[in-house]
Amino acid sequence: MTILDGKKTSADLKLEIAESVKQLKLQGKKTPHLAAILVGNDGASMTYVGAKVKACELVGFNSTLIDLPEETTEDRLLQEIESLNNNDDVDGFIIQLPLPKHIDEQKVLMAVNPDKDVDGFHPTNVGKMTLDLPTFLPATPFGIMELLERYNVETSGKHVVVIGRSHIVGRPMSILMSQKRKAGNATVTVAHSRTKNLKELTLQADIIVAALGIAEFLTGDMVKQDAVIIDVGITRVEDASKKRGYRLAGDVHFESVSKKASFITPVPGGVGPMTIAMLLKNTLLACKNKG
Ligand SMILES: Nc1nc2c(c(=O)[nH]1)N[C@@H](CN(C=O)c1ccc(C(=O)N[C@@H](CCC(=O)O)C(=O)O)cc1)CN2
Repeated sequence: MTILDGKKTSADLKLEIAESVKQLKLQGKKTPHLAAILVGNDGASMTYVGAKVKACELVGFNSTLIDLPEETTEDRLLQEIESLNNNDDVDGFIIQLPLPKHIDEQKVLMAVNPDKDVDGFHPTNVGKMTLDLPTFLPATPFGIMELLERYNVETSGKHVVVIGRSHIVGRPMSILMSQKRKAGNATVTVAHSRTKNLKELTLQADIIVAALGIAEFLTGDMVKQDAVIIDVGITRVEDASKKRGYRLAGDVHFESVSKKASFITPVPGGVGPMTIAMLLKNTLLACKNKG
């Protein structure tokens, strides 16, 4: 069994990105600049945004964090987005999800200039991705594709079962893996909360992408021998014995599933760090696109 090490792979990617930044500087070009909007004080979101800012520092990007209170109105948030759309120094920006319930997520994401949409969530970029045109791919699925490529995991002709149909992970993952690309050419089944006989499907899968958000849902008895397992879930499970008061659990029951898997991503240290590295890659692309 091989661990698909997202921590190491993302560190490699960050070195490559840092080298590109150095080259841009040597050519007298602009330093990439990523901005992030965080609304509210959700602990996990604060951690992720903090990690994004830190990653920018590491590779030599400029970064701006716009930290807004929970009670921020939708109009106020739309004003911030407009201001980032019009700020020529900012190459790309993201709005950390989830947003507080009183804000319409779709309306907000549609307000982002698609050329600065380094999360790849704007309908224009989702459409381009679906048509296999050059665009910003959503960071988590993009990171999974990169991990599969770098570990030479065979995907062509394989049966992939994606569990979860979210706009951020499950849906784009199913599209990318079915396309004619290096870690693609797979036959994809998308399973979700209404799927019947899920275990029958997962037992047929050569590759499983677990992205449903239920801690340790996928157990060893649900996977076939030598399956490739991608765990997208990160749930904070209360654990008084831990310093932080919780432990991180994926959607996969690692102990039982890893005994059968040929390749598996751990949590932490798998898909999560790749998400951040691919956001940097998208920001570098946004900066280069500006010329
Ligand atoms: N605007 C966006 N919002 C959200 C996205 C996104 O891509 N864009 N994805 C997720 C959260 N996410 C990035 O924002 C993210 C999740 C996890 C990690 C990560 O590195 N996890 C570590 C563990 C970190 C911890 O201690 O909790 C790991 O898995 O090793 C990075 C980014 C939802 N929102």
